[in-house]
Amino acid sequence: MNRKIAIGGDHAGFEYKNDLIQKLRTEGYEVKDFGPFSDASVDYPDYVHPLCKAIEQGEFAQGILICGSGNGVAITANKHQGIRAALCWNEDLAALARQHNNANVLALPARFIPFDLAEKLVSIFLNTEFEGGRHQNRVDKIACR
Ligand SMILES: O=C(CO)[C@H](O)[C@H](O)[C@H](O)COP(=O)(O)O
Repeated sequence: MNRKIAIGGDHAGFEYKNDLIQKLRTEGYEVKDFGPFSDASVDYPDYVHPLCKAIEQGEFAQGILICGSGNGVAITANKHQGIRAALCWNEDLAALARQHNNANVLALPARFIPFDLAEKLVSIFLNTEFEGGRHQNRVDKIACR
């Protein structure tokens, strides 16, 4: 299992991002921080696009994006053909994002969930397999040319 993870977001997710990086590295993941590198106000697309391009190029298996609501980073990430970004705020959603949608990016709403839940969602997301089968037919139809 590829344990190379890309993580990024914006200023609203800065604190959660840093704490998640520490935890993931402790667990043995290779983590690249796409920024931002301070809590100064930034524009999330500036950080989301490079992360998504790196995933599309196969440098990372999965990504984690964190902003205030999770919407901004998810909307931006899903502009990329090779990205299936799922905004999740509970454990069932994080599991289903992998099981049914084969999501490769987890979007987290830092201003709406506590950090311990964010940690749990990341763990579920990284350790849940795609179910394939009927879901594969649907995932294959997502990309529109
Ligand atoms: O895109 C967003 C809103 O859906 C993100 O949550 C951003 O983090 C948020 O817009 C940032 O807001 P701020 O007032 O500029 O901190």
